[in-house]
Amino acid sequence: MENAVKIHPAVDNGIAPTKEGFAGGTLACACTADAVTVALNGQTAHNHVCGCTQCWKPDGALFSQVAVISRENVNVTANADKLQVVNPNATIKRHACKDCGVHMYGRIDNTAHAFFGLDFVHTERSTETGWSAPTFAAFVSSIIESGARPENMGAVRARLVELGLPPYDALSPPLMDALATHAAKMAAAPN
Ligand SMILES: N[C@@H](CCC(=O)N[C@@H](CSCO)C(=O)NCC(=O)O)C(=O)O
Ligand SMILES: [Zn+2]
Ligand SMILES: [Zn+2]
Repeated sequence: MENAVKIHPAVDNGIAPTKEGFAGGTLACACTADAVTVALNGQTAHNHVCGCTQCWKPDGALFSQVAVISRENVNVTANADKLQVVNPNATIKRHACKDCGVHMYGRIDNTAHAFFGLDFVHTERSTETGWSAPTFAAFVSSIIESGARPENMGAVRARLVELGLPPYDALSPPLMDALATHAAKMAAAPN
């Protein structure tokens, strides 16, 4: 029987594998005319599904799928005038197409942030295959903030485990360790 819990279209029917030596590709928004396009010059990293309220989710998806790439490797190649920042108060400034709503890249302006230099991107907006595959689920409990039923969380977490995406209620342990290591360094030498 088909599994009733839908996580995200990029994982629900099997996860496309990472391609060795993958060189990148182009993201496009959902507009049928004058689409915003963003060239990613290289492979992404730390791909994951994210349940937070800020990341862009395709219609009907419980989670977003989001990866990072060095900001130097992100270039808007068409219709940049359609981009606007969704929430200027967020740490990650998500630049979305104002017509279709798709987030094209999220950028951290705070140079003191552990992840400064990395942009957040949704590689499902590209037709190329070979992007880094998602390996975990972040901010799983946060889907409740967007209306998911708390009594379904057991089924959601079980499905994530089945898909090989271990569920966490923050980022994965290695990324949380990286954040904490950075915080410890900043506390020891704030300047
Ligand atoms: N419960 C909150 C959590 C939001 C949150 O902290 N999201 C993370 C992960 S986004 C990609 O993995 C984060 O770093 N947010 C910073 C930002 O969004 O600018 C909620 O669901 O909103
Ligand atoms: Zn658009
Ligand atoms: Zn998120």
